[in-house]
Formats: sequence, structure tokens, C-alpha cells
Amino acid sequence: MITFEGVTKRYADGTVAVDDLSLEAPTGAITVFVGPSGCGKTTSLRMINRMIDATGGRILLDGQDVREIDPPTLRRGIGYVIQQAGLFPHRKIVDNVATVPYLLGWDRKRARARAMELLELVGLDSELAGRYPFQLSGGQQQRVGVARALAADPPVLLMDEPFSAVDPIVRASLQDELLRLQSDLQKTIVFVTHDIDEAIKLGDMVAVLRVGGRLAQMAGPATLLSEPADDFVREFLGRDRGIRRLSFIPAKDVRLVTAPADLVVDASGRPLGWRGDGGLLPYGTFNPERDSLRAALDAALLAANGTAVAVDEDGRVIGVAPREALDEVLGQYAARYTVPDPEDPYEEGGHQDTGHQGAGPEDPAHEDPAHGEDPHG
Ligand SMILES: Nc1ncnc2c1ncn2[C@@H]1O[C@H](COP(=O)(O)OP(=O)(O)OP(=O)(O)O)[C@@H](O)[C@H]1O
Repeated sequence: MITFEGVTKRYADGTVAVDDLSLEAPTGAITVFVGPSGCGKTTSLRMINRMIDATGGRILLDGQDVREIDPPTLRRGIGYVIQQAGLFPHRKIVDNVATVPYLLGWDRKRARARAMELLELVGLDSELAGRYPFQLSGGQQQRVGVARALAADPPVLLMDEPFSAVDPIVRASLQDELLRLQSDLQKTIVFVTHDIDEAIKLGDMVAVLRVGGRLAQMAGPATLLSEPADDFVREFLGRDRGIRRLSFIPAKDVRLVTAPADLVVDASGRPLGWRGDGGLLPYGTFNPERDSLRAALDAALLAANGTAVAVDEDGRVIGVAPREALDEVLGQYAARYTVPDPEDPYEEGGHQDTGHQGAGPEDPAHEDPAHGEDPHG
């Protein structure tokens, strides 16, 4: 666990980049620092591995003040990934990845074998190992950056806007890859981004910072979407909060009924369409074991009759969810907090305590820090 206790950073020119920041980044989970430009995300991240020293408060790594650990020892246990990968241009990919093992005194053969293992782990072809960074695409370079950070198997990874220099499609696949890796490796990751969608997709916990390095809210993504602490967070989250939140609600509680006869299936029970006057009409499917309520709703909206078809892992029909069944689940997850009523003379103002400092038990993302299921899908 990484703990910030009243951490402040005042630069020499008087700029207060981080102001009295207190938060906890849990072990084995991804904590995202998100916020507008200049809000102190990078400064906060770099204080963890002491590339920048705090001017007030303290940062604890599993209970130990990082200032008591000499920087080289500290950084050996902390992988660091930056934007545009920051690879050494004159070193081959394999040697870039083996940088830390070389520094740790591993012999060349062992370090290179480890590097090859890591290239495979991050989904890169072994034939890229002999190339130089400029011979790789941006996305491939970013993967090499992640492999390099993992080389000495550090328990902690710091990632500073690692995917922001690549196009949206490559970015989405790098994010998926990171979640896949994390479900196996369970590192303690602190991830900096200015992109709220990235924060919500990747974060088990999301810390929203405002300019001046102040914490606006720290919560699991589902809680953040349903219970933003104030107008700043609400605006930063942007539109469609309600719809986006459905991605965090599993579809397994949706009540299914037996598929009616007008759902036409093939010989193995896979859907073909809804029977209509002039032929088959469109349908949509979801897998209640794996998918979110958003996927179930999407399946209903794709169908000519508004009924979502539930399928198993093999795509075979196991039932259908009529619209009322979706409504029942939606009703259970309706926003629960209250907002001030300007007509009420007894109202003290400010919305009720929504527990926004931590994800509540209703927050599936919180229950699943390893992203084992697919609420992030
Ligand atoms: N060395 C420095 N000296 C003075 N001020 C600095 C220094 N480094 C950063 N700052 C200021 O501290 C504040 C926080 O900077 P920081 O880089 O941590 O923000 P950030 O949230 O990571 O921003 P961005 O998303 O734009 O990268 C900014 O106002 C920045 O100008």
C-alpha cells in the first residue's frame, strides 16, 4: 500500500503543485490520478519514487517513509513507465528491456532471457527484440516500456500518461493489455492520466485532483459516476454518467424467461433472429455471466422487439430478458443519494454523505480489484 499523508510540494519558485494530499493506493490494485493539466498528477507520482522530494507530509510504502529508503534501493522496487516509452534510442529492444537486470548485475544471458520472456508477456513478437526503438510503432514502443518497467518484477509500477501518445484504437488495446497483465501480476499500480474515460476503465480506485494539487474525490469508478462529490467532479466526469455507470453493474441478476417460439434458433441453439412478417428481424445478445447491464441494455436496443437474448459462452440461447426485467435491475441501482432541496427551509445544503472517500459495497469494481470479471469491458 502507498499512503500519502498530508503531502505538499512547493517548488522553489513558490508554486504549490500538491497541497496537503492524503490518500491510500491499495496493494495489488490500480489507483489512477486524474485531473486537468497542471493539477499536480506527475508531481504526486514522482514523489513516490523520490524523483521529486515532498516539502511537507510523508509518503509511506507499506508503512515505511520513502525518505528513509535511499533512492536507488527504492527505485529497484518501483517500475516506471512514461509517455512515449522513453526508450534508449541506440539500444536494441532486448537490451532496453534488460536495462534494470543489467543494472542489478545479472549476467547478459540471464538478463536477455528475462527480456525475451517479458516481450512475450506484453504481446510482442520475439523478432522485434533485435530492432531499435525507431523501427517500432508507437504502440509497440509503449509495450516495450511496460516490459522494461516489469523486468525486475517490482511490486509497484508508476505509469505517467503511458498511453497518451498513441491513437485511440492502439490506446484501447494497450489498456486492455494492461488489465489482462494486471489480472495475472496484481502489481500496486499508480497511473496518471488526464483522460477520465481511461481513469474509469483502468482504475480500481480513482483520485480526482483539482488544480493546486488538492484531492477532489477518491472513489471506485462506479461510485464516482453515481456519486460525484461536487460540481467540479461532476463536470470533469462529463456527460452520460448514468449510462457509463451501467458498465459496472453485472448482468447476472437480470431475470430471464424462457425464449418464446418466435425467436428462431439454429440446430445448435444459437439465435438467428426474431420471426417477422417478411422474414427474420434483428436481435441482440448478452452473456449474463460475463457482461454488464450496459451490454444487456444494448442487446435490447438492437432487437426489433426490445427483448434481449441471453446466451451462454458458446452463444447458445439460455433465455430472454424482457424490458421489465431490465427495468427491475435498473431500479435497484438508481442513484441513492439526496441533493439539496431549495424549497425545503430545513435543508442545510450540500448533499448527504455519499461515502465518496471510498467505494461502497455496492461498487462491483471495488470488490474486484483484480478485474477478474469484466465490469471494465
Ligand atoms: N520544476 C518546477 N518548478 C516550478 N513549478 C513546477 C515545476 N514542475 C511543475 N511545476 C508546476 O506545478 C504544477 C503541477 O505540475 P504537474 O506537472 O505535476 O501537473 P500535471 O497534473 O501532471 O500536469 P499535466 O497533465 O499538464 O502533465 C503546475 O502548475 C506546474 O507548472
